[in-house]
Amino acid sequence: MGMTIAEKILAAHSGHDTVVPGQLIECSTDWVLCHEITTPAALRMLEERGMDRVFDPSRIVAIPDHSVPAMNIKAAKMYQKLKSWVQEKGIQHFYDVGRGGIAHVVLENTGLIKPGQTLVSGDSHTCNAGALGMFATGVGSTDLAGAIYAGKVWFKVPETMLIRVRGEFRPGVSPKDLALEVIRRIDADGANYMVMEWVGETIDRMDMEGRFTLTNMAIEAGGKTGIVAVDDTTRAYMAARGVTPDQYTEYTSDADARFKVVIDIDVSTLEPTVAFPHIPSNGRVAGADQVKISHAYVGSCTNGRIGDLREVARILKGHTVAEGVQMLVVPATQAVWKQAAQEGLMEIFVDAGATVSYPSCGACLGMHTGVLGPGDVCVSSSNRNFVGRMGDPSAEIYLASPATVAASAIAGYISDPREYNDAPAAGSAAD
Ligand SMILES: CC(C)[C@H](C(=O)O)[C@@H](O)C(=O)O
Ligand code: SF4
Repeated sequence: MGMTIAEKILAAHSGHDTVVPGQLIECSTDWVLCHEITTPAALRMLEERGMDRVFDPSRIVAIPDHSVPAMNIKAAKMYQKLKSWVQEKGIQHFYDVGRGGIAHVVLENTGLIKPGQTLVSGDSHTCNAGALGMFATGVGSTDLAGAIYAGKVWFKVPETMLIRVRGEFRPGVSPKDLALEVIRRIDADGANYMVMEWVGETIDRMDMEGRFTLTNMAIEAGGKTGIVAVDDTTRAYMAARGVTPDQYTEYTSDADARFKVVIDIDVSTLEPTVAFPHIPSNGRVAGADQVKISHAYVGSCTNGRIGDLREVARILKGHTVAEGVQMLVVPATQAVWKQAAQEGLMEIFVDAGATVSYPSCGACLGMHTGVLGPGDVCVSSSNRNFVGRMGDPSAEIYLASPATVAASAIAGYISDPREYNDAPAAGSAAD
């Protein structure tokens, strides 16, 4: 019996020639990502047991992102805890506030994490990095503590779900719509503890940003992680970050690998999709129902990248955000912020009446920046629309692509972005 990409990576990291789903393994972690929300608890656990050490300071990446810049004293203390640990242990890769942004998006761009490697973090969207052909997953605080201490984690080898994607996206339809459609089809627990491996001609043609959006949302279907095999697009992406193929291992799933579930999807008939409250699997066609909004949010580790901001600017240019709607644009990282500024996108957002904020998770999980009040209705490019996610429990969140968020902000209600299909690229991309 052949193996899947994930099984091959896990075998290579646990000293086995082969592994099978269900097998318990002790897996070595190439990388541990630490942010200021879950790391302090793991560190306390280690300190209380006299196990206060790190397995390898060059293999830990620390990026504060959720409650930064701190909005209250508690947040300031969590940041301080992460930072003092970084200094004390000599953690080599620290992307401090002002030098980083949303951890998953910062990390994917560093050239540190590579195909064939393993990554864990105390954050559920760690699956994001699977687009690089690596095994990346979120773990709880105890496992995080173990990973920091020993560079090892216990896993039950997951089953793999194969998602075969064919067809060409129609203009105005994007990988986010595909992610929402697949989650709608299989349900919010449809990929429970499975690896979601994305293959097919559509994925082959997709850029890295689109692939990150897909793997990022694996957890919203209950997946252990998402993964995409390495191809020329991945190699070019790594090369642009100074990483050559001799520095990483490429794995592909064998022809006779065992997939627990196989899904086929043709995106050529896919429509802009919106996940209605309060679960990401509640997808419907954008604009089919009249939903008046009070807020529009573009950002997060799912859709706060430069390509997302370009798409939003393309639609917003020459328009204004509807009266009564607050639009918030949060570039995922400092680098995205700078790029957007250089391309003239910031001016387009401001002219349209949108607020642009510093890179952070704040708005995505209702911690700070644009917290929703009672009865507010937000269309969001993020990944979760649970009750109370962005603020008051009575607020509603509709998940959509950046294009749908932009079109909706202009209209004041959830709209189909395809009415802007003729709008040309904006900013310097238009030159
Ligand atoms: C705060 C953090 C632990 C959490 C996660 O694990 O996903 C957050 O990033 C989220 O998206 O809800
Ligand atoms: S951007 Fe949102 S989903 Fe992503 S890590 Fe931050 S809080 Fe979690």
